[in-house]
Amino acid sequence: MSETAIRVENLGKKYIISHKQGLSSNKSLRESISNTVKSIGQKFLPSSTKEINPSREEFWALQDISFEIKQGDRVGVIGRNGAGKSTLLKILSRVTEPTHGKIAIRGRVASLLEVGTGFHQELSGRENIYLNGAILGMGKEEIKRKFDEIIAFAEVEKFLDTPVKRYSSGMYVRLAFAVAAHLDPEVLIVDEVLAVGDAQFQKKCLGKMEDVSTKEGRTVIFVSHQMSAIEALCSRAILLQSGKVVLDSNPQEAIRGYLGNAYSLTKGISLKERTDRTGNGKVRFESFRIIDEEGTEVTALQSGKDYRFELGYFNSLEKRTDNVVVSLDIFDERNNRVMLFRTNFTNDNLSLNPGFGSISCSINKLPLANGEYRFLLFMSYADTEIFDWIEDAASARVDGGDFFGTGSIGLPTHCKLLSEVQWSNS
Ligand SMILES: Nc1ncnc2c1ncn2[C@@H]1O[C@H](COP(=O)(O)OP(=O)(O)OP(=O)(O)O)[C@@H](O)[C@H]1O
Repeated sequence: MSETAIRVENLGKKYIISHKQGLSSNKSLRESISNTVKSIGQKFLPSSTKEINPSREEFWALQDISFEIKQGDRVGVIGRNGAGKSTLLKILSRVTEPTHGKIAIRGRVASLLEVGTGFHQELSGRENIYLNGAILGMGKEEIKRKFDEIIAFAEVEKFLDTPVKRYSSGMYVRLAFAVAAHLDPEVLIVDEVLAVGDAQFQKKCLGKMEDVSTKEGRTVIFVSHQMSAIEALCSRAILLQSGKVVLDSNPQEAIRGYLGNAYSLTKGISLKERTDRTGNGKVRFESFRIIDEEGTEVTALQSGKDYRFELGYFNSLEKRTDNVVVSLDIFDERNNRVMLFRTNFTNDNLSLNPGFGSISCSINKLPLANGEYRFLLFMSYADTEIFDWIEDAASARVDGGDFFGTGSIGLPTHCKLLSEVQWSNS
């Protein structure tokens, strides 16, 4: 049986937020911004939830966290923004102290936390490699032996003698990852930062983390919002929610839990009961479900996977109704209609039996980029009589798929539709 590498017992981390502070030197900009947002939020809370001393507020970023990690495990830590993932990694990396609880770690820990931590800005890439090796307790000869591997992996040969403050964020992360992964730590901790690198480098890092664990028996802890990376790399995943562990299981189950509440019928009521709809109601939508490749109803979607949208209906006409046009429209966060499926585009108009039934709309390789989407359902007789029309029938999040098979999520802030093309030059 493999040995315990990390034991965490009843860990808690409390932050004290003082509301009238400026940007203090020992705080990151991100932390300061998040505190400001929190303090603004507090102003709108009922007075009973406010602290007696308004300039000082306690906030538990982590509470009652206990788990054990075996040597060689690859553990993903997932959760929404602010769930406490980075705080947990910082405590495990001894960058910050827990408020209470215990942690025991067997062996050396190398971590790659937020960009900007771990390296000395004024020193060159070369000097930082030696400095980090020394911090990990390695001798000069040992570091020398690893040196070539590190620079080859990071692909920064030309900039070895340049201070790292001049590096682009991509170069910085490449070097920081290479240093952390090659200096033979017993525990390798990697926070999100891979998102900065390009898809090819991300893939290389995932491969390296897998090797470090499977070939060298080292323990890897990895935070990512990219569910495909968690699924590909990890043997186990911990789902954090508001500073607490809500699931600690295999990656698939934890991902399902994470994506779990991301899809809902808008307004929280079934379609059957919705009154904000248009049409004569002779045929009405009664339900909406999304079914995945395995036939399971899912609550969120991943780019690149196959899905079936299942629209339950009730046909109050007493006879079979031919020439029914059905459409399913998908809107993004900015209310742009990004996709529109309609039966008469493809001469697929339907014939619906009287009574209850269901209509399926299947799509292979979902081409939507990460984001929140809303669905509109429409049904008419030919183009003449609207049966039913519900805007905002449901909403769903697309998160963590791998449409291109490269790990790249595209640029969801710029473009919502993913498409494969063939590139060449002559
Ligand atoms: N130094 C700090 N002072 C006060 N609050 C903090 C500090 N650092 C983090 N927090 C708060 O603790 C909570 C957890 O933050 P943390 O960065 O660990 O979350 P996360 O899950 O890593 O989020 P993200 O996915 O956005 O990186 C957040 O509400 C954050 O604002």
